[in-house]
Amino acid sequence: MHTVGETRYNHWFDGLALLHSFTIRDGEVYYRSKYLRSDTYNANIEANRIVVSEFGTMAYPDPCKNIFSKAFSYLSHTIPDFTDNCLINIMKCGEDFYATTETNYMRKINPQTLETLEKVDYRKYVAVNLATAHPHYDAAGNVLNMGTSIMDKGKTKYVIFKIPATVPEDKKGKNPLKHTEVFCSITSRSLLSPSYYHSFGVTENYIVFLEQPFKLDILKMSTAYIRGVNWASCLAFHKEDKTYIHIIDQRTKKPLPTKFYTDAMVVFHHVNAYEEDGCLLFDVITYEDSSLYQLFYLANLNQDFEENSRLTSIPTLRRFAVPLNVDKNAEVGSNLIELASTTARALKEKDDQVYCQPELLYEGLELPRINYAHNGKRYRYVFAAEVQWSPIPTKILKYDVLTKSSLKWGQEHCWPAEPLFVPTPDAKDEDDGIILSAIVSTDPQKLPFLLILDAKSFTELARASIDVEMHLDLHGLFIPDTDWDARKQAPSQEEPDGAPDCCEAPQT
Ligand SMILES: CC1=C(/C=C/C(C)=C/C=C/C(C)=C/C=O)C(C)(C)CCC1
Ligand SMILES: [Fe+2]
Repeated sequence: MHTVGETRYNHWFDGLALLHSFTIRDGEVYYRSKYLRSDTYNANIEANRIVVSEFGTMAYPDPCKNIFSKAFSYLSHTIPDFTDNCLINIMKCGEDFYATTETNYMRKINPQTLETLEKVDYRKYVAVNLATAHPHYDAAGNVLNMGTSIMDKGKTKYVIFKIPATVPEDKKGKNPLKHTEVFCSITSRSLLSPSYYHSFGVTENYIVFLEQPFKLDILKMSTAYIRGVNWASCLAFHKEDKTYIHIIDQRTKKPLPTKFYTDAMVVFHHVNAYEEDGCLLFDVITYEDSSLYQLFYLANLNQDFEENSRLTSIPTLRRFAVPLNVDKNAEVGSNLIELASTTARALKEKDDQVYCQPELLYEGLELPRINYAHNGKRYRYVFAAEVQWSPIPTKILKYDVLTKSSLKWGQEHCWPAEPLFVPTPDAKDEDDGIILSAIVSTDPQKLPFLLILDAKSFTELARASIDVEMHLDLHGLFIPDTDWDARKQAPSQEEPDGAPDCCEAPQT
């Protein structure tokens, strides 16, 4: 929802979160959508205008009150109270599901009814002011995530933390979040300008964190309110800086001592990472600048948006290779990577620094997904949305990192969303499964639909058209029946409160 009363958000990432779900049962597809009833949503609806600040919109809650009292409260809390408008992803934590964003708040949801439940403040469990919406899960379902702790006890740190999937027997019924443990912390290179990051990578034994020169300026943030500017203006890309590659050993819970770095770049999505012959390889979608966030200003997403919203750098899949044991005696200038599988290089420099040069794999893709059973391990397939110079995806892509070939699905007037890979039960091959993607149509005559592709051949298996106004979504989660304990989630007593907020009808 981008307008409330007479007020309008500036940026696409500001909109009030709309959850949607497709339930596939007995050969039929049921669709449901519902606004997340965040505190932000409720405050805005009650005031009939935007009263909570978002990424691209600064809001002034009390125009009648003395502006200085609010300004003072913002200044005395260097980090203001952020929004709980959780619009980015869905996370599974123990038996619970949460809508997530990148602030310190999450909202528990009932994934069956899409009702909004408790508001969770990460800060109650771990000292972070920001956290990613892209956690990792291990085979047991434990959550590994990271966040930034700003100027806590005089330090700004990146904190990696673990939330267990289950709690000890004697503590049954307790919230797994209460058992959150800090795994490792890395001190930010700069107290007042920590890096912005949207995701990170894991392998079987390591964690990959990119400290990129796309930074949050904390002083700018603490004065943004009185200066009348948004949070987005407090983020800046420093193209003259380096990108530091931190590799954390999961066994020692410590970063490797070698200083690995590469050129300035912006990464939102890590695709996958794995270990091979003493090296760590990681695949990420890189940009040469931060123009992506600039493009999503609603002023650009208008009639002429094909013209206005041209990316200045194309999202590119690149593979980096990091040597896990750096030979102290290796010659300065020598390449420490001797893998047949990649042309990525890691050049030894003086003072034991290592400069990493990536291999370019594919140009023009975003919203990557993999078969998650291969997360942290050797893998072959990236499923993604194809994007060229405009941030709007036009096709779904299957890219084979081994043969470097690709398969595509696209249709006129169709804008696909993130392609979710769902494995076939008892799958043998990595691509034994299906792809799910919610497709919106730019042709008013054509209904939006849930597309189901065979992940191997990339041919269409089925589609379920739905007669609703559907929106292009961001990230999602497939919840198999086995993960779904209906007894634990009480059925909703709530009445549907009308279109477009909630609708449910069998659609085939
Ligand atoms: C509100 C707020 C933030 C919100 C960021 C958001 C909402 C980012 C969305 C990113 C997406 C959707 C990326 C897709 O690739 C920050 C900058 C963390 C910090 C300041 C307060
Ligand atoms: Fe994302």
